[in-house]
Amino acid sequence: MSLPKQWPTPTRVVRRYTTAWQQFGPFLGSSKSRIAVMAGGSVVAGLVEAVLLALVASLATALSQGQTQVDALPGPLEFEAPLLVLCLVGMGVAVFRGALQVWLAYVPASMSAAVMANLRRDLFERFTSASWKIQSAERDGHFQSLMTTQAIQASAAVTTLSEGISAVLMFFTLLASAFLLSAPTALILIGASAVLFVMLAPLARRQRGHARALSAENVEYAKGVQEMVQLAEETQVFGASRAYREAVEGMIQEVRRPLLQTRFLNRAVPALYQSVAFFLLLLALTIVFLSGATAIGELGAVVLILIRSLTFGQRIQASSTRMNELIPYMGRLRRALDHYADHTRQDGDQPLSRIERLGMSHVDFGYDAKTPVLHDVSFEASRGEVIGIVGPSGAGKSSIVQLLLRLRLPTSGTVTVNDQDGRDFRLEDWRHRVSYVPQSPQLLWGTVADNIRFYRDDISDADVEEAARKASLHEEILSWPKGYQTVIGQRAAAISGGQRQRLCLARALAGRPDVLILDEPTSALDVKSEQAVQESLARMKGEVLLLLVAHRVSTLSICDRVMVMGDGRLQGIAEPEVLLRDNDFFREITEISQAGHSVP
Ligand SMILES: Nc1ncnc2c1ncn2[C@@H]1O[C@H](COP(=O)(O)OP(=O)(O)OP(=O)(O)O)[C@@H](O)[C@H]1O
Repeated sequence: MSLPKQWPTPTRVVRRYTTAWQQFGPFLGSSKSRIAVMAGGSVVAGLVEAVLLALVASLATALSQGQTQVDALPGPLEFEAPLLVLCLVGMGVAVFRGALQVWLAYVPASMSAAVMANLRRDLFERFTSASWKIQSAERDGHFQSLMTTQAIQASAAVTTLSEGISAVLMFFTLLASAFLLSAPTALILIGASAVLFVMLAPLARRQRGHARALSAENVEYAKGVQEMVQLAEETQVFGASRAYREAVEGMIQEVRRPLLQTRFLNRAVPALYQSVAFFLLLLALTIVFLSGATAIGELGAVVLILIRSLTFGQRIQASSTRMNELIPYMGRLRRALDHYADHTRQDGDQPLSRIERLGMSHVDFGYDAKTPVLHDVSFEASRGEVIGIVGPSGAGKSSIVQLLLRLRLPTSGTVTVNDQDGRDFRLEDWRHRVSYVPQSPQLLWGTVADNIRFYRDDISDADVEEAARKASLHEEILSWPKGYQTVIGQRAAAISGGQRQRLCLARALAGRPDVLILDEPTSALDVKSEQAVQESLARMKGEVLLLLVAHRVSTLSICDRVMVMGDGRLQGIAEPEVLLRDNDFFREITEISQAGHSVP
């Protein structure tokens, strides 16, 4: 007959700790050996504890009977010594115990801190090495939640696990000591502990369920909060509608329920444990008394050991409970780590020192297997050229840009560089040689110089300034309160849309790329700034390969050739004059533009 699922048989308890251990293993690194040392320390601490308790019991018995010679340590280890000597020995053992306990408290704390640091480093590295497909599919707030709340919980699990192991070892050491003193009492102790574990098992199971729900809801909540921050402007403008408030209230409630249940059980289980433990202790004493083990010294030592053992039993119970609460967080982290690791960016091994030609050869592409987005796209452009990319909304212009940036890979065909498959080259070199200005550039919270340099330490102050000049921003920066040291940010201390776009153009130019890709570079600019940027871009003609995704025909004025995209296919690539004659879409947008409208 098999036991119900919720019953904590020793095998199940061991399995739970083994699962926890497997989840941690990869994060622990060098801490593993410290756990082994800590386990040894716990056994010593258990022995010290038993000796101390037996000494206290012997001394108390001797004092109550007015003896100056004491029968120290009852049972087979009994020996006789003067009372004062034993008091001094007892004090020495107490000091040693204190030092051991402090050390036993320090080891898990330091392991937990190390695990948190390792975990965050690992998460960050795996996330940043994951493909853009995976990164861009991540919902706002999810990764933030992994790096903050979830990592804190997982590192707390290390402390809990260490405390659990320590408590188990001390419990069994005390149990062994109790065996030495009185075998029947030790058996009663084992029986009482087993009863306690079994009685509280269903509660522990419930706790695990609530903890899993809490972990999941916390992630959802973090994602929701992130979205709220991003939508703050829209909420101000549109007003926070009733439905919006209800959605937020719903999110708060979803976390409140499992939090209440988890917190309640966290407090209720230890309290229940204590009451049941006292009941069982009194029952055990009654049995000891009835069994005739009435030698006062022996009984005193056994009672003390019983009480102390049950304290450790309670610690085992508490750490097991807490472990139930924390395991879901570790599972989630493990899955996220594996997910990022399974989708690492593909990298080449050849160095790429200069790009002379860039293009595509029979490229098909789709964001998922079912929906093709690009069909058989082929073209080639050379360094020094300016190529415009136009086409109606959804035609595939940005998809082409993502492939050229190697953020995504073609389903079939190749992105070619210097007539070779682009995948052969090292991504790091690619990132240096190909630069990009997105349509909605993002700013760091930092100085103007930091924003242009963008973590590339090899870019000097002179390069930063030169890039700002090329982007027609230098004079404006000098007029700001602290020039290049002025602090700017995405929202607070924000700069205008046009300044932001030119700052990001400077960021792209600062690395001296061979290829510069711009997604509608002048969309946020006033007429004067647009002209300044156009002039900057025109000056680059002949130096770099410029690829401009353009919604405005005016942007195309500096282009040598223009690619017209339609429905995921390349409709034509030629000089503007030729397209004006041969391509309906290009002719149409030029006519609309000449009539004073922008490109659809
Ligand atoms: N991340 C994505 N996941 C799934 N489909 C996408 C994704 N991004 C774009 N698409 C789809 O791919 C097709 C081409 O989109 P793309 O953004 O390349 O067009 P576009 O020409 O740049 O459009 P626009 O001028 O509006 O920016 C569209 O049908 C679009 O819905």
